[in-house]
Amino acid sequence: MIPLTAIVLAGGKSSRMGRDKALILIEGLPLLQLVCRVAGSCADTVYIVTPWQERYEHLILPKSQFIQEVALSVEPEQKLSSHGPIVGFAQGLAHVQTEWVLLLACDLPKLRVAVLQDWKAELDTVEDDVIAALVYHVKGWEPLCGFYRRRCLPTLLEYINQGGRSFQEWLKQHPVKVLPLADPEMLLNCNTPEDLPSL
Ligand SMILES: Nc1nc2c(ncn2[C@@H]2O[C@H](COP(=O)(O)OP(=O)(O)OP(=O)(O)O)[C@@H](O)[C@H]2O)c(=O)[nH]1
Ligand SMILES: [Mg+2]
Repeated sequence: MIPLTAIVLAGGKSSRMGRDKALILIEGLPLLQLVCRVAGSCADTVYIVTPWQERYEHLILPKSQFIQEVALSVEPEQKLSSHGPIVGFAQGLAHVQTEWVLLLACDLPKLRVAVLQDWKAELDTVEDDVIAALVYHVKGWEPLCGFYRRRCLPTLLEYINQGGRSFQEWLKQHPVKVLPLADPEMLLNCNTPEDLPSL
């Protein structure tokens, strides 16, 4: 198996949920802990990118390291928590040493290790010019549960420095491999209190 790093994003505002999604209990486990456990079954190292690591230091997070997210020079300090997942990803990616990285949101309670392992097994056959391998659906790419090549960092930074904040818009500019997904439930992400009872 190829060496892999995972990045878990835990710097969102959870404004629709009304409380920090990373700490919501799913079958007794804080969601961030659950996602990092899945990430750790596929990757050798897990980076948790967040501006508020003190909230999560008490969790059991094997193989994991925090990456302290910082404000961009173009943004005032108070905008730190709203600069969005693409900026958090870029700050995490700057630390990655492996060719491929698995990017995960922290609000994915239905992740399946077997599916991620199947996807991982395909990575060594991905064409050289491809920058990411992701699930595609009618609304576009699923950017927060899939794989990126480390060498996409320069184009990602260029896009961000020009003011871009949309994964969809950035991904449109590059070749991306489509990953198969038989059961879309795995990508269920919990955004509102109404998403919780179904879990
Ligand atoms: N590190 C980091 N992660 C982020 C940032 N914005 C969103 N995320 C993460 O990206 C993932 C998807 O985010 P959303 O589902 O939109 O969650 P959110 O932004 O916390 O929630 P809303 O405020 O309700 O939109 C979650 O894992 C968030 O924690 C950010 O600025 N930095
Ligand atoms: Mg979400």
